[in-house]
Formats: sequence, C-alpha cells, structure tokens
Amino acid sequence: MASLLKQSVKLALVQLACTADKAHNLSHARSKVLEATKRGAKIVVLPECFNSPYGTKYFPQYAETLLPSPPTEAQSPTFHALSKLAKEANAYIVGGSIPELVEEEGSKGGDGKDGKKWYNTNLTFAPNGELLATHRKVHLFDIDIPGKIKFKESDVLSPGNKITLVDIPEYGKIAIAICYDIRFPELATIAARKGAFLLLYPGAFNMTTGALHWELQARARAMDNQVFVGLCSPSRDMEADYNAWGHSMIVDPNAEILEQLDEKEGIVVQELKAGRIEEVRKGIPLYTQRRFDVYPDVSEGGRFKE
Ligand SMILES: O=C(O)CCC(=O)C(=O)O
Repeated sequence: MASLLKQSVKLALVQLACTADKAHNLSHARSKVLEATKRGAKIVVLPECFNSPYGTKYFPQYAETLLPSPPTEAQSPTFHALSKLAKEANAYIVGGSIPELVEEEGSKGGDGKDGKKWYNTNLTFAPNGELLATHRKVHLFDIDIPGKIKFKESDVLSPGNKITLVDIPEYGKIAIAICYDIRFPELATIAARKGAFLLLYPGAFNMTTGALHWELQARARAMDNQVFVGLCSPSRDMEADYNAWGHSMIVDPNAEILEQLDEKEGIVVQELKAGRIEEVRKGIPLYTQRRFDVYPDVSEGGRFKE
C-alpha cells in the first residue's frame, strides 16, 4: 500500500511568545522559524494570532487585508514577511493565523460594521515563497463557562466556510484548521478520509479548557483518524489579557504524544515517519471496518437515513 506520507519529514511547531508589538512578533517569528529549520524541519507551524495579542478588541486593530492576492506590503506586512521567510528558510510555513479584514464596498450591513468583515485567517506558504492556501477559522470560539471564561469571537469575526486541504507534492496532503475547529470531529474526519496524513491546528486554548481538553482533543483526532496531529499555541503570558495554555504538541497516528512543551516559549521538532500511518491502520484496521451501510460517510456528503 502506498504511504499517505510519501517520505519522512521533520515537522516543527514554534510556541512563540506573542506580544502587542507586531513588528517584533514578525522578526521574532523569523528567528524562531530559522532555528527550527536549522534543526531540519521542512514544515514549520506558527501559533494562532501570532502577530497580535488574542482578543476581540485586538482583531480590528491588528487586521490586515489579504485580498486581492497578493496584497501590497502596506496591506499585509505579515503576508510578505511569511513569504520571504519561507524562501529564506526553504521550508513550508503554516503561518498560524492573523486577523484579516475584508471591506465590501458600498455594503452597510446594518450591523454597525460598515461593510467590514474580520476573519481569523491562516496563510500557508511554499518554500518558493508562493501562497499555497488560506484557511479562515470555520467554527468561532463562542463559549461561556460561568466563573471561568466567557469569549465571543462572533462579536467581531465572521466564520470561514471551507475545509482546507493542502497538497504538498513531496510529502502528501495536510489539513489546516484553527483552534476551536478541533472540537468538530467531522472536519478532521473528512480531511483524513480525503487523504490527509497530518492535521494541523494553530490554536490558543486557555487555562480552563486547556487543562481539560487540549491534549484530549489532539489525541482524539489522531486516534479517530489514525493520522499525525500538531497543535501549536503561543507561549503563556500571565501579564496579557488572555492567558494561552501553551503545551504545543505532536501526536502520532496511534494517539501517542511524540513531544509536548510546557507553557514557556519553545520549539517542538519531530520526524513524522513514512509508513507509520499504514502500520497503525494495519494493527487496528478501522479503515476497512467502517459500516457505511449503517451510517453515512461524511466525507462523501452522505445523509443519515432512519
Ligand atoms: O476550544 C477551546 O476551548 C478554546 C478555543 C480557542 O481558544 C480558540 O478557538 O481560539
């Protein structure tokens, strides 16, 4: 059987200390990505909102315009910094996420936003500096756990509307989604059934749900789908408004944690081995045991019939 991951590859997750200074965040990200590629990484991931603080009040302030693509340097310094960096590092850069602004001319939606829409958007670049894919966070982080945490991204952000699968010719397909997206297993399952060997989630869980669900979600998505999973967080800053959980980690297709950081800044680098997915799937052959005569294949748009 052909290996889903065509050849072994080193994956790096950069758990970056993100500040309120965008220019600093970009140059700091550059030095950490170059550190990762010196260690042999060929795919390097940055965290959610790596160029800004995380919080609804910050999204409009830090947002960049990405369309029409390519944007000018003034419209999106981050687009250009990542594109240059991918070339310099000679690696695929999965650029975490940034707040994106889309202005629809002449449209005033009556929502007080004057035709402006903001998204939480990933940009992924190839080693030649070309933009390979964008993913706008599909599931917005709206939660309210009394006495613990209340967050409502949808106060400001609009949701994306697609599953993002990126075909990397030398390695195979990777899926990119953002943070809260991990809580929706259908998205992961569809990506895996469409042939992804790796699910990547730039994310910034918090002190409440991080402790409860971060590792569990990572291992669950790997276990359900028998693929590699990478979660990349900012490091924790107790002086910031939002305290990220950290604990970036890479999980293998058998749901074993290959490496996990603590809350401090750091880099995870691990080799994803070609053939490992097939080895795990041979041992526990879920892929040939599914019962699409009993329940539908969500990756084929099947509907449940009673
Ligand atoms: O799902 C969670 O508990 C946290 C999600 C989150 O922090 C985010 O989507 O940014």
